[in-house]
Amino acid sequence: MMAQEYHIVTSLLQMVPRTLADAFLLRKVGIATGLTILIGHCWFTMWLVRRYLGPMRTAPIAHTSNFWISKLGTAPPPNDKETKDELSAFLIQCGQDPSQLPWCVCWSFLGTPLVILNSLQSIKDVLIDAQLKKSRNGKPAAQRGRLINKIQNIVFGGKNINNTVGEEWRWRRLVMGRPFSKQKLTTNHLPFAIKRVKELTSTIQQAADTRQTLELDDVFMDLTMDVINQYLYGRSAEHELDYSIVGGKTNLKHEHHLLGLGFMSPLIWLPFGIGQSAWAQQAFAPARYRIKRFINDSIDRALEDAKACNDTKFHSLAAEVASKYNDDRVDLLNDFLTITFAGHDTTAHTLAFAFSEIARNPQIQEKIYEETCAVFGPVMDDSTITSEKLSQLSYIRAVYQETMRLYPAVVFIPVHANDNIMADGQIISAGSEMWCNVRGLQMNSEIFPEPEKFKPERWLEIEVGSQNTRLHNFPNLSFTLGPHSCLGKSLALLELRLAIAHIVHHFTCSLKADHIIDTKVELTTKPRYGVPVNFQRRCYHMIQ
Ligand code: HEM
Repeated sequence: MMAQEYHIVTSLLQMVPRTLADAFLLRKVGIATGLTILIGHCWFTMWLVRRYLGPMRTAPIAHTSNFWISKLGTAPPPNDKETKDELSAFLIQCGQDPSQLPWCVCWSFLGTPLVILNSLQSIKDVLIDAQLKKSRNGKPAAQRGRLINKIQNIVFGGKNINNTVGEEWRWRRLVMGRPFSKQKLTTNHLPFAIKRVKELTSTIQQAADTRQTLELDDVFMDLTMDVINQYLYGRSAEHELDYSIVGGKTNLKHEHHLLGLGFMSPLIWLPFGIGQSAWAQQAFAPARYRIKRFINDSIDRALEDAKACNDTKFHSLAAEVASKYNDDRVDLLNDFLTITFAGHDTTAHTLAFAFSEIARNPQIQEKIYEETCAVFGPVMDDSTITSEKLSQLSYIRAVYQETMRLYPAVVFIPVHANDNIMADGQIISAGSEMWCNVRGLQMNSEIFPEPEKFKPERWLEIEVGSQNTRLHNFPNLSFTLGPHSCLGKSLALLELRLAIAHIVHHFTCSLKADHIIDTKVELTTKPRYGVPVNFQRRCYHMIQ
């Protein structure tokens, strides 16, 4: 540290106690004022020590004029007047700038430094090594972001698989991990997923015949909500679950949207428990109440179904796991709420973004069509769709991987340092909040030349000599790495493969003329102006 900085810090540290002591002696301030000043001073001292004397004092500063990021160290809340995705712009700027490597810092006023991890090595060190390593107090050296955990607790109304750590998380993950494995999903769920995607194809056929433009983000939200509900409860249709509790079937996604806005509400940040009061939660608590009532009722139905069948077949996730929760309904409800919340809009937005690119690129549509014909034959019916065949769709895999690179559903992964952490050769102090900069790294032109262009070829293997290899060995960060990686990855991939293959096999499509595709981050990345698409039937194809 430079001598001048050191001098300023030490003089500031000494100045307040002296002034305060003088003020006390002269009886100029009362006890309450004195204590407030003292607490403020302790906090400020800690901030100064971390900033100018700690191991991160020389780290590059992350520059942004955005008040929420730079001063409060948090993502900006949604703002309908905003016309630009400021959070993504900030992350991309950090991820592209070599002077911000391997990570940079926002010294927010809240007292906790916000570290933006911009290198793949630093992200791996934190997400994999530090989340697995135990710190001195027995906790993992790094764990899911503290702030997001607190907020999740308030919004979801309790602990769940997404906001617990250590043993409280481990048993949930063990219980849920198996039914969400690729193998179990294929046997338990593939037939329903195929049936539901076929229904969607019929909706598209109607729109194509009547020359109606479809808003795909909306259409895919209905698809993913049905798919997840069917897996959780063994039922999803209107007459099989009591959707009237949430104001009708299509309103369920709206209720989830209202609940999601809770994450962005400044009121829940208020201290002294005010943030947890009914008043602070008034905007989203009614939605949470209705969704939980719906889940509770649906679990009852699922358990009744399984009991009536009296066999050991898989009937629903609810029936499969309820006993493992020791019949604790509160825990089960919270986990089902989280799974539905985490699983439906991420997948729906990814599908919508994939189609925004497919619709703009007729060559990509042709390549997908050729691949589906080669794998399934010219007529794609239920009997031809198997898990093995879906895994052979390497071009479709490249399309969704490129979609998740350019439009990651989760733009950064929030992690908290419980201990000092070595990330890419440099120390991050205990107590820091970290953002693994998925968005910035995936737009880095050193790794992905012409990063703003949609090029599925980046993810295809090419022949070099006698071996097949890829141009880069960048992992798929979209589902995150390490022990807390996405529980629903296999389900999401199943939906992505099926929907892209089935729709493009039967239709050609084009984006509505002059429509702009842009991103907006409201917890997850969504298409700011939607994805309106026109479909035309391919010749010879009628839906089977
Ligand atoms: C394209 C679709 C999806 C994407 C991009 C995605 C992405 C992610 C990411 C980035 C995380 C880590 C979040 C964090 O640590 O802050 C995560 C966690 C999680 N996801 Fe997904 N997800 C998707 C679909 C799903 C689906 C379909 C489900 C459930 C059916 C699901 C359930 C979960 C759960 C429960 C966690 C917490 C895991 C844990 O902490 O053990 N996700 N997902």
